[in-house]
Amino acid sequence: MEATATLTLSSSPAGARRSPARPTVASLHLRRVPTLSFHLRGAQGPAAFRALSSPFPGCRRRRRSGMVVRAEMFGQLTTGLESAWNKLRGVDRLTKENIAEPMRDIRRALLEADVSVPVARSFIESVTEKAIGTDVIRGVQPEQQLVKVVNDELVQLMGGEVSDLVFAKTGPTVILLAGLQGVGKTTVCAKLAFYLKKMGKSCMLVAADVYRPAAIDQLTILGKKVGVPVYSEGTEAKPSEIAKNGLKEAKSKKTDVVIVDTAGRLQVDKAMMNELKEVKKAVKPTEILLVVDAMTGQEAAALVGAFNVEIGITGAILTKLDGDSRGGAALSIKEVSGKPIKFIGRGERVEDLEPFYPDRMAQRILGMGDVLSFVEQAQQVMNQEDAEELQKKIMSAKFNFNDFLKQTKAIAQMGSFSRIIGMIPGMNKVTPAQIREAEKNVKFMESMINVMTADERERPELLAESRERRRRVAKDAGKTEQQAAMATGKRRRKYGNLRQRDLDSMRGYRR
Ligand SMILES: Nc1nc2c(ncn2[C@@H]2O[C@H](COP(=O)(O)OP(=O)(O)OP(=O)(O)O)[C@@H](O)[C@H]2O)c(=O)[nH]1
Repeated sequence: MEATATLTLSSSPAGARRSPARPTVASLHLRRVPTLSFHLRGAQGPAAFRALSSPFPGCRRRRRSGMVVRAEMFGQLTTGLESAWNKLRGVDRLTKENIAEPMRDIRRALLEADVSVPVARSFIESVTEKAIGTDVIRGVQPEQQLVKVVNDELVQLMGGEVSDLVFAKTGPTVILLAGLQGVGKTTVCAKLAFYLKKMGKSCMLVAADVYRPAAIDQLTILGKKVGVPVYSEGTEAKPSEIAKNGLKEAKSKKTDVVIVDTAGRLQVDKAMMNELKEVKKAVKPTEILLVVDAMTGQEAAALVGAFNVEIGITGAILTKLDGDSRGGAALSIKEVSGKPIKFIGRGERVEDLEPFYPDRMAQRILGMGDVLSFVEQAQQVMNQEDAEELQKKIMSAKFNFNDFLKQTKAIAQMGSFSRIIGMIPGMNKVTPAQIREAEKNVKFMESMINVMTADERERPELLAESRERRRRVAKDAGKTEQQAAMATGKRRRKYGNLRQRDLDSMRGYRR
């Protein structure tokens, strides 16, 4: 198992008087605690904390020292909001006076998440007004009341309702994708086609990005991957002509949806806008979606507004929400541009696109997980019968290594561990190190199962009972005999508390 470093730093009293403090390394511990924590001492602790935490989005101070790096999307925002609720502990009703400080925390959290100042200001005004006007409800704590008001306002801020794709009443629906360079347009073409195919629609991709030759190849490869045809005329033709001819072909083939990939530029320029206007005129799209990168925060929101004024768009697709995005884009786009976010991209795989649900996003921002998305995604990768059979096996202690592999494959299809964990309520505080450790444990188990015989996979007790078998499995998987013994449940007691705990976490696949 991976050991994680805990770096303990302290600033000397002399250094503390000189600002900014330069904390000195006091000690370096290797511990099995899967968080990265810096212990800061001295008067300049907070300043040192800010300096140290700046490269880590999602860090928070814990008690008077230390910080925890959170794994969940928008972790920093969630942490900032939590500190606001905490300030209301012990009050019996929400008043203008006692919510002033929590409101400052919320405002700060929003600004740190890269929400624009006017959006943050109007959000705070609205929350304050509603929170003070809220009647005391018996059995509901004032801080819970504030969470409810913030939740409702976040949902409103992000557009309230889910904004579905609109389909043409007759003929193919044309979806025109636009956006700056590298935001993920070409990838979104394939993701959208994959999503629409699952809805039973036939699709065609049109390669109208003629400036980056690799874009056509990229689209062709992605088209093959998702099993949809790609229309292209190389790099010499005009984008509007390519789009028009592509649409003609789609009509002749009775294709339901045509997705047009266009070129990206480094910044908004006249030539780019004119070209898009020409493509728009040539194919009269039902949807014009601007693809924006979530990492660019409030800039993304401003971009959606600018494209809407110039071209007239129908919505946005927010990509790279799996990265270090702080939330500013998701929170600001609707408010700034008046246009809804229709989809979000949370990874590079074609499966990693989902409709944008403001209510689910608000829950995740508040650290409440997203059970609905979790269930929907689980349903896509596992059928009902499999799930029932698995449940029966677990109940009757007949869960074997094949079942374990089936489970891990299904989980892998749902996306990365951090993404899955973020959807589970209460798991928002799981740290990246803990996630890496879980992934490592799963890989470790898989490597051993892969070298087991069919019998051993079916009957885990064979390994628990035979040292010879464990030795062979360990050797073939490149592990030690002790590791094999641990994984198969043999000699649990020998390894003391830590390993006992590891084994308990593996209990699911032991008899
Ligand atoms: N992590 C992550 N990466 C993404 C996501 N969407 C796209 N990417 C990656 O971003 C990079 C750029 O994606 P492209 O689809 O080529 O971007 P583009 O907008 O078509 O680029 P241009 O054609 O140069 O304008 C690729 O490496 C993608 O794999 C996402 O949701 N999450």
